[in-house]
Amino acid sequence: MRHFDLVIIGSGSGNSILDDRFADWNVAVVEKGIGPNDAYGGTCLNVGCIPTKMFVHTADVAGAPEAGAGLGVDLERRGVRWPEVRDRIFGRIDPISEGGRRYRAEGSPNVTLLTGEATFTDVKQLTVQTADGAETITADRFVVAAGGRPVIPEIPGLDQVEVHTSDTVMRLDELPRRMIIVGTGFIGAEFAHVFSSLGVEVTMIGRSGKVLRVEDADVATRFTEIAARRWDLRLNRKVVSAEKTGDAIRLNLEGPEGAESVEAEKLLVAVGRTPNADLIDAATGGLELTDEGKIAVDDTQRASVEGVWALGDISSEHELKHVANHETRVVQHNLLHPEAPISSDHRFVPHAVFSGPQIAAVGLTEQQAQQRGVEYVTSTQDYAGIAYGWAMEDTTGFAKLLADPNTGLLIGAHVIGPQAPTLLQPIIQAMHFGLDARSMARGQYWIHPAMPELLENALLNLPLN
Ligand SMILES: Cc1cc2nc3c(=O)[nH]c(=O)nc-3n(C[C@H](O)[C@H](O)[C@H](O)COP(=O)(O)OP(=O)(O)OC[C@H]3O[C@@H](n4cnc5c(N)ncnc54)[C@H](O)[C@@H]3O)c2cc1C
Ligand SMILES: NC(=O)c1ccc[n+]([C@@H]2O[C@H](COP(=O)([O-])OP(=O)(O)OC[C@H]3O[C@@H](n4cnc5c(N)ncnc54)[C@H](O)[C@@H]3O)[C@@H](O)[C@H]2O)c1
Repeated sequence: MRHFDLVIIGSGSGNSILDDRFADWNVAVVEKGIGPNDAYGGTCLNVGCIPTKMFVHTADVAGAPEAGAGLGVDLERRGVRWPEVRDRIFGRIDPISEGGRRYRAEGSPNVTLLTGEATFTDVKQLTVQTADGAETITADRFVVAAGGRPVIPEIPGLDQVEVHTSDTVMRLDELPRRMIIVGTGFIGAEFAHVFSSLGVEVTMIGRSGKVLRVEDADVATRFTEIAARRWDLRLNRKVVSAEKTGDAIRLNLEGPEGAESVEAEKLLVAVGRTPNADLIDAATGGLELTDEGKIAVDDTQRASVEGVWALGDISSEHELKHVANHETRVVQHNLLHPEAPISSDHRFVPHAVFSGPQIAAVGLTEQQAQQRGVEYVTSTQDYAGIAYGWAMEDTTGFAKLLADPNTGLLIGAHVIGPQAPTLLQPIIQAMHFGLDARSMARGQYWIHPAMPELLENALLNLPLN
């Protein structure tokens, strides 16, 4: 039985743990392959953040005729060459993934790459189903970075129709005329924007009364209003069954007005992701799980077995790449300096939804502030009220800030509108470094007439004591 100093399960964020400081460690990396082509390098690179944002940018460009019309510029979208868009994007990503795999397999002398699904068969003992058969290995230390996978809900008939998830939908052979998207979270909102901008008729189905309902209620309400104008939006609906009808897929729904059905050539299911703790049989490895089925870790990312750490989607409540990256750096340090471990900082975790419009947020929503009994004041600034917003003729975007009325410290920020993720970054910085709203607003220049004036005004308008 081969024994290693360190075994890393998962080649997403886990792949970036190893650097020169591990050169004299005997390491194994285990990866089963992700997505339709069993790729190396995890979700973000192959089936997540990176390709989706490459499609989102393309979709934003495809939306220029609509944006231009409001400015008095007549543009024409003569067509979308989907195979070319798709192949451009994956023509860039697939070689990076393959290069990463080759580097681990052939270019890292102290690293053994084991390709296959890994399962704990005992505490600190792993069995990997490789193409050459099963191999059982042990190690002094394990890093579990095995991520998660899309959930497919239990709906009668769904197993009889072709179901796409975010893993497969970006590699469609051709654009369908119509697409049904089940789910109104991050993935639903981003792909609805992508496919509708590229000319697909999108029907979006949600269980609740709002799209992106975890956002601050003002933001979710505004986004839902816009979504209803862009897509055939069916909210407060339960999907009762699925069936095939000729070339199409029909979903039978139950809604406020009773039974109804929707049809499309393609179906995308985006109802959340589940951690891969079951795939690796974490319980047999002695690893405690949270109520959500994630691997339980302390603030230094240590799991319940000594010498085992976990990071990213398999253990974090935040399924975001910047969080997985942060936790990777913490685990990396703690592997190298076990005598002086550091903790992850999850105080101000931002997120963004790259849809149309874009959304970005950090800290508490107003509803969370109320539930927690936190004292707060708010200020909302429309894009329509700043000079660059006039330039864009924006009528729907805004920034909303929440601050402590006594200290002026920011406790939440929510932006919906053009470039929201970029605009939010200085607020994240202020929260991390304890900069109060007045100092932030008046202690620096704000470029005029640039979009960050949105934040300058929102900061100045906070009714602080
Ligand atoms: C469509 C989509 C868009 C996204 N967009 C964004 C975004 O814009 N911004 C953002 O911050 N986040 C985004 N995310 C989330 C982000 O991709 C994840 O949070 C991040 O990639 C998680 O990294 P990880 O290292 O924890 O897991 P992963 O990158 O998923 O790595 C886990 C690896 O472990 C492997 N594995 C699993 N089980 C086993 C096993 N038993 N044996 C061997 N190998 C195994 C998997 O094949 C995988 O390669 C997006 C996610 C999706 C799905
Ligand atoms: N821009 C980004 O950072 C980005 C982009 C995509 C994904 N992600 C990450 O990936 C995660 C997964 O994305 P997601 O959109 O699949 O999940 P999500 O949790 O964002 O949204 C899932 C939605 O599906 C609904 N739902 C759950 N079960 C359902 C059912 N049976 N029928 C109908 N609706 C149901 C939920 O109520 C929710 O609204 C996100 O939470 C996020 O952390 C991030």
